[in-house]
Amino acid sequence: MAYIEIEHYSKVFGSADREIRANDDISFNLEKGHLMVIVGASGAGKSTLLNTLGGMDSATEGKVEINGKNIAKYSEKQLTTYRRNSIGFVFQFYNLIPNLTTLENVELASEISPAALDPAETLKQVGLEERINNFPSQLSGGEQQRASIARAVAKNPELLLCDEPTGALDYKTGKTILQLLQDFSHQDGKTVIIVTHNAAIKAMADHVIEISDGKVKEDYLNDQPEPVADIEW
Ligand SMILES: Nc1ncnc2c1ncn2[C@@H]1O[C@H](COP(=O)(O)OP(=O)(O)OP(=O)(O)O)[C@@H](O)[C@H]1O
Repeated sequence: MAYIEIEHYSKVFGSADREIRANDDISFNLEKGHLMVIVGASGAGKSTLLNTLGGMDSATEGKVEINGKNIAKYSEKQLTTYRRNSIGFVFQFYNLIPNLTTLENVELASEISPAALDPAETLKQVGLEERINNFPSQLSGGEQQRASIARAVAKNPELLLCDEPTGALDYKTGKTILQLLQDFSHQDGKTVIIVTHNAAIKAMADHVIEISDGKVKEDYLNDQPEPVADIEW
């Protein structure tokens, strides 16, 4: 059994006379510990797919099985517990709380998770040990994204979901963030999904999905994912 098994999943917004099929009959599997990159143009349905996997949205049709449980059938209450215990989310614009320090931002997230890691230790792991008492506005964009990765990782989630995590960063800083995410998967054995419009980063993944118009157009495995440092775009 794969860690994620999605079969004939669709997400429809709007009403019958004006419906948008943001995700349309999607099926794929993802193995535990694999790093998946999902690529597609703007409006292809990437964020919708990530939001469904993260329990922030619910499926309209089909099966979305995570670790043997079909979250498409979950109640709001079950989805809240799932989000809290199983998911780490990294967003394009970091979403740190401005009046809390870096350490407090991470502590806040780790407090809601039963299996949390030590917040200060996790910040050290992402190279921010010198910045734990700074507020987000005192950090660079790359440092803020490191803090937001530490916040997601400190929950010790089974699944780390990243929506355009380098979208607001310059090329070099973006690469260090992608390397951190690749290490988290390949060294710590975590399952990671990165959504992006940047097709060049497909090379860093174990598993690639390309979506267009809400449908899966390509689904393949990379036998030898490339280290991020070796990828240019
Ligand atoms: N809550 C919503 N209500 C109505 N339509 C929505 C909603 N969320 C997404 N959509 C529509 O679903 C389609 C897919 O959107 P989605 O945000 O998933 O695409 P995307 O690939 O992530 O795009 P981008 O790269 O621009 O973020 C779009 O047509 C979008 O307008």
